[in-house]
Amino acid sequence: MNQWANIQAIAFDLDGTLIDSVPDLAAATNATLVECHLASVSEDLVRSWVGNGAQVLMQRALSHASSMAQDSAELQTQLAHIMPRFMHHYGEHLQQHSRLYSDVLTVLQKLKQAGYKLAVVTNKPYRFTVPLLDAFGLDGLFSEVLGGDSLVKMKPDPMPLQHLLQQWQLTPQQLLMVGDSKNDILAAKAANVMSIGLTYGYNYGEDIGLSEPNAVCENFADIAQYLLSQ
Ligand SMILES: O=C(O)COP(=O)(O)O
Ligand SMILES: [Mg+2]
Repeated sequence: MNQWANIQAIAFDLDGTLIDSVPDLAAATNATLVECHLASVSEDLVRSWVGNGAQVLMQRALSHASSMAQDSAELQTQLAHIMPRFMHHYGEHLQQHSRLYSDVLTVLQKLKQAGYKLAVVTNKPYRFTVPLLDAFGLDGLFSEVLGGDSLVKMKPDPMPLQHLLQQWQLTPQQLLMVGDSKNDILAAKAANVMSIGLTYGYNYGEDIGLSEPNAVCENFADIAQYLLSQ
């Protein structure tokens, strides 16, 4: 039996899946580093640090720029000090250089029209997620939005997906996770739900196929072949 036919709800990752947000994340990272009298870093380097939320992004940036070990007490102290600055800078320029990937809006509209329940499950802090969805005209499409700080645990933990299953009274076979990172695929596998991996986003420079999602797509529009009758 075609397992795609069971799907009733879809959880979408945000950064690297719906929105290319690295340019603004890099700008906020660099504004914070420069304030600390540290050297700024390239956008490519920031892209390789995105995936585990804002705090881990800045932890990686600070460790790189200062040569302090990521888990050292000294780094943790400085991190606590600079996180509010990063949150400030990013909040000021959430979508100055960020953009929606091709076909995201139209495909999401078609999926919603076809009757799927849609959610965003991101590791980005919730306070940035909702304004970003608003700014790109995606706000009305999702019945649930979970940020990295909405629950006790974030992806790759299955908690956000299990929360959706409970909230929507669905079985794991009825939910699909779509994302660009191994954190999305690991969370899906841990929750026993199907997943699609996208190749164009951020995955620490690794091939998303290595995480073995149920399907790999090169463009967002390619997910439609599994979900919409053509
Ligand atoms: O903010 C991050 O580090 C990653 O966010 P994502 O889960 O939407 O990819
Ligand atoms: Mg992502």
